[in-house]
Amino acid sequence: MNDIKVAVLGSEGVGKSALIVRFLTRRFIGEYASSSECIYRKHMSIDGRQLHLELYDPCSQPCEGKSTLNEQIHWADGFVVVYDISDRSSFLTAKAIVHLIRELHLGGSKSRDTDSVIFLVGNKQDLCHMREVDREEGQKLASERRCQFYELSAAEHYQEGPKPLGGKAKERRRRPSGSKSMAKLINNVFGKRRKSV
Ligand SMILES: Nc1nc2c(ncn2[C@@H]2O[C@H](COP(=O)(O)OP(=O)(O)OP(=O)(O)O)[C@@H](O)[C@H]2O)c(=O)[nH]1
Repeated sequence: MNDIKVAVLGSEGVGKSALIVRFLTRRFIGEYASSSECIYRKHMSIDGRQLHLELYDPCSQPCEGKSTLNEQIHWADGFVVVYDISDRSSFLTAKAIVHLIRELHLGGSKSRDTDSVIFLVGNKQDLCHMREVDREEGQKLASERRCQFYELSAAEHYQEGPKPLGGKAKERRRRPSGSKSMAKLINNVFGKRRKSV
């Protein structure tokens, strides 16, 4: 069975927990209280392959024994870096995180022959009337840093499906099979409209 470790990173309140909970429960839960960092585990079968997914949701609040961002980045095989399209500062944080991931995973102890998979996610697309980050900016960052890019909404009623952007260069590159599964897995997670309740 393939083990896949995914860290969901980003500023406080961008919707990391909402996205994870939606994936795990297929529901949007508006006020999901998390006061400590968590690892969620899930077994999945994709195209007949069994995957053991570990999803890491850091707590944005300082708490005892909290791991550092560097430790979180070293732990993970892949990343979902989330910002809120209605909050520019969260985009700047996402940018810094993506830069750091690329830096640490190139020069770090993990020997890698290819890039780690990073999904850059502009969440809260339902708040586009309050948009502070253009879709093009997200797309540009994604293409500069070799990420897959999505704008989406963890909130329930938003109807437009996410559009993968800037993925052409990525499609040409080869990834190790675990990362490939993860990409597929996360596509499965974030790439489909989910029914709300
Ligand atoms: N409108 C809208 N609100 C959202 C969306 N996703 C999350 N929220 C709301 O944003 C707030 C923060 O969501 P969380 O999932 O707790 O965000 P987080 O990034 O996990 O926050 P921390 O755990 O504090 O880092 C909550 O009130 C959610 O209901 C979305 O797609 N659209």
